[in-house]
Amino acid sequence: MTLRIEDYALIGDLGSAALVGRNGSIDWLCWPRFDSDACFAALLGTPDNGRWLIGPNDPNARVTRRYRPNTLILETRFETDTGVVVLTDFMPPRHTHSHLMRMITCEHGQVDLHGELILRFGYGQAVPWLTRIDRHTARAISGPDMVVLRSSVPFHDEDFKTIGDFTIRDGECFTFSLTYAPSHDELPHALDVAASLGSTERYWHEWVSRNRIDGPYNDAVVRSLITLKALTYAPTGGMVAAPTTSLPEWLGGVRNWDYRFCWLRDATLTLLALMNAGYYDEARAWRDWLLRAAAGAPSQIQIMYGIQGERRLTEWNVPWLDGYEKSQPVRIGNAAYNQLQLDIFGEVMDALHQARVGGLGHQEAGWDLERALLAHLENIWSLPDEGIWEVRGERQHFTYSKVMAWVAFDRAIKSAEAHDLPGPLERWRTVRDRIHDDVCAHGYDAGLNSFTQYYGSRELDASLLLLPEVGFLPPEDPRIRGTVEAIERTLMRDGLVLRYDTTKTDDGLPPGEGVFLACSFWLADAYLMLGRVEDAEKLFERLLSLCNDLGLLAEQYEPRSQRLVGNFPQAFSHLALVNTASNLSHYRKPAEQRSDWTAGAKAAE
Ligand SMILES: OC[C@H]1O[C@H](O[C@H]2O[C@H](CO)[C@@H](O)[C@H](O)[C@H]2O)[C@H](O)[C@@H](O)[C@@H]1O
Repeated sequence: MTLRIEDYALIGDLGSAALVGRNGSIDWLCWPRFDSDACFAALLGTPDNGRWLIGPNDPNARVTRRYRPNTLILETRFETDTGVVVLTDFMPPRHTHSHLMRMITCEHGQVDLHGELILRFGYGQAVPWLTRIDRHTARAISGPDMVVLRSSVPFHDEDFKTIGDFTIRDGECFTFSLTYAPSHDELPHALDVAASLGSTERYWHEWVSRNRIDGPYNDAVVRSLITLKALTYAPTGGMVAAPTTSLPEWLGGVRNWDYRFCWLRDATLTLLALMNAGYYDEARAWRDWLLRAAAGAPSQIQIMYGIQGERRLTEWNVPWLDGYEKSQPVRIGNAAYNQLQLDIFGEVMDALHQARVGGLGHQEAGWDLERALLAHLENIWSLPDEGIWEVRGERQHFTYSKVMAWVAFDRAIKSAEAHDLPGPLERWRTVRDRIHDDVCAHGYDAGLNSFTQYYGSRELDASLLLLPEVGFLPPEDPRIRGTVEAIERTLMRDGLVLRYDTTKTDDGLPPGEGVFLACSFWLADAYLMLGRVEDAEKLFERLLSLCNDLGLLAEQYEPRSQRLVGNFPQAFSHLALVNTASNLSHYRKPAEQRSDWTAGAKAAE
C-alpha cells in the first residue's frame, strides 16, 4: 500500500535524514549523507527497494503519532484489540558514526509484532552481503558501505531480508539500532539506545530553548525551526532544500526533482528565518560555507552546490525505480546547477547584510566576496535568466530576477554605509537606480496595473508578491496594490496561490502542478503589509491546516485530491511559515527587516 506523502515523518542526525511512515516503515534513508545513495528507497518504488518495518501484525491497528515536545524524536502509537505499543524512532545527533535507533514499548496488553529489514544500497538496487555476528547482531556490506544491525530480540534471514516475529507484553521494551560505517572500517561500537534517547532529547530541548519567536503560533514555528535545523548538514553548515528526491509536484507527472542540495536562495532565506528566531550560530556556519563554496572566480558562482560545496550535480534518471505513485522519472542530481538565476545575488547580499545588522560580526573575507559578486552582477544583471522557478524553457528577463539584482546593490550600499566598509558606492548607487528604472519601465504593465512575470509578458508570477517585502516599492504604491490584486484574480486556486500558471508560461514541461505553499505564505505577508490583517490571519490559518498531523509541509498542495505534493518536508515552505508567523506575532518582522519602509518608524522609536 502506498502511503500519502503526509503519512511520513522526518527524523535525522544533522548529516542525513529518514522518512518514517505511519505504518512503522522507514521508506527513505540516504546514508551517510543527505545526498548519498539511498539504502531505503521504498518511497520511490516497492518494499524490495529497501525499507525497515517494525509494526503490529494487526492490519487494523489504530495509529496516532507525535514528536516528543520540542524534539525530533518520533513516537508512533499502535492500538490493537490485544494491546497498545509505542514505537520510538530517532537519530542521535552525529558524532563518530550515524545511528538510526528504534525502541518499541508495550503500554498494556500484548501485541504480536513483525520486523522486516530490507537493505538495498545504490538507490534500492544492490543486495548487500549479510554476515551474522551473533543472534542479535548482523553486518551488511555493499561496496563502500557497511550497516550493522543490533537488536534486543533475535531475528533470522530469509530471501535476502532480515525478519523478526515477536510478541511484546505489558511493560516490555525492545530496542534496535542500525549504524553506518565505511565498509573498510572495523565494526562500529554499539551505542546504548536508552542513553542515546536521553541525550538526543536533551540536545533538541537545548536547541529549541534558544528560539526567541513566541506567540500564538509557537507550536507550528518550533516544529518548522526543528525541521529547518534537521535539513542542515552540520559538518559544513550547508543546508538541503529537502531530504528527498522526486516526490512529484503532480501525482503521476514528470515534475520530479532532486532537492538534496544547497540552493543559495533556499539557504539564505532559511538563514533569515533562523536569524529572526535568534539562531546566529547557524548563520555563522552558513556564511563560512558560502565563502568556501563560492570561493574562486565570481563569474563561476553557481545557484546551488552540494552540501560540501560540490559543483558538479549531474542529473540522471534511475531506471529501476517506478517513482512515487508511478511518477517518473526519478531524478538524481539537478541540472539547475548550470542555470543563471539572477535573484540569488540579491538573496545572498540581503542575508549577509541582515547578518551584519543582527550583529554577526564583520568578516573581511565576506565583504571581499560581496564586492566581487557585485562587480560580476554589474556585467550580467541585464541578461535574461531562468529565474527563481528555474524554468527549463527559454530564458527571459524575469521581473523578480531584476528586482533582486536591485536588492543586491541596495544591501551592499546599506552595509557599506552602516559599517563603513570600502567600496565604489557612487557607482553602485548609479547601477541600483538604473535597475529600478529598468524594472519600472519594462516589468510593469499599465493596462493590467500590475508588474508582470517577465518583460513584455502579460502573465503574473507569485514572486512579485515579494516586491514590497524586499523594499523595492512601498506597499501603498498603487502598482504594488494592483499587483497583489492581479495575483489574487489570476493565480489563486481554492484560496491558495500558484507560483505561475503552468498552462500559460513555457517552463519546458507539460502543465500541471499544485499550489505553491511558500507563495501562499507570501500572499499573507503582502496582506499584512497592506494592512489586511484579517485576510492574512485567515490565509495563515488555512495554511497551518494543511500541515500533516506532525506539523510538516511539502513544497505544494493539490486542492482537488487534498494532498501534499512535491518534496517533503521542504525548507522553503517551513521558512515561509516561520516568517509569516513572526510577522503576525508582531515580533521583529522579516518584512520590515528586508525593506526600508519602516526605517523612519524605527528611528522614531
Ligand atoms: O519545478 C521546477 C523546478 O523545481 C525545482 O526548483 C524549485 O525548488 C528549488 C529548491 O527548493 C527552489 O529554489 C526553486 O525556487 C523551485 O522552483 C527544481 O530544482 C528545478 O530543477 C525545476 O526546474
